[in-house]
Amino acid sequence: MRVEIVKDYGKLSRKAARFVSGLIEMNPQAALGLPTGSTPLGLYEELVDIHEEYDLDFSYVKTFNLDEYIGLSRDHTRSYYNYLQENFIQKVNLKSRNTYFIDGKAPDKKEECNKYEEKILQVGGLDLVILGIGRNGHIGFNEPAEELIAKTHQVELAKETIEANSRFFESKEEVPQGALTMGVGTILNADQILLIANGNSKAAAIERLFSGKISTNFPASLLHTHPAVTVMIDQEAAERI
Ligand SMILES: N[C@@H]1[C@@H](O)[C@H](O)[C@@H](COP(=O)(O)O)O[C@@H]1O
Repeated sequence: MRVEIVKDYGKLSRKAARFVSGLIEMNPQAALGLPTGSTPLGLYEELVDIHEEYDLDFSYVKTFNLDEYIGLSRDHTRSYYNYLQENFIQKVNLKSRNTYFIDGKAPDKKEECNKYEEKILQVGGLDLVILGIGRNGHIGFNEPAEELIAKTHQVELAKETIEANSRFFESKEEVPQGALTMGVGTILNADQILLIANGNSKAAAIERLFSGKISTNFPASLLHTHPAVTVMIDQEAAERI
């Protein structure tokens, strides 16, 4: 696991964007796993800038959302489909046929999850998964548990995740209780992983990640088993390591 500590959120977003754009220049057909949340907003903005200023070409890039809330339709303002469309996909020249989403409203969730895994296999697997980290160590929506499920699956959200994500909704009651998420196995199958984190609210999680101990009760710790993980954090997130 390689760690890069930068001064602040702006630098983190720019450095992460250079990492991603470098990968796309080397492999214009790269398949990316993409996160949501506050952390990657700066990264998406920077990628849009690189696209506009330096013509970074996304027309052959494929994207896969890491996760989606159960029960939110695509046009719901808080769906991750909508998040990614608004913050990234519609602002660059990604082709809609190359952008893949898990449908949180699919009637048969198991079938939807299996289909998603198949699509990832069909494109030849993910070249890069970009991750944020939950304060409880979740990645995607893989919440701390005695056992984790390897492939894309349905999860119940942890109380602290509902709490943390309630800032995006009118009230805590409106936050969906469940989600569909790529599994840790799906994530670990990617060729490369880039985890980004900023701010002191993530310092404890980053401290635990760098303790080096691996536990399903702290899902991000499984990243230690992957040979090509880069962790980019700002000074505030790094203050306990
Ligand atoms: N499912 C997402 C994760 O993919 C994200 O990394 C995490 C942290 O979010 P934030 O960046 O807003 O702190 O929580 C969300 O619930």
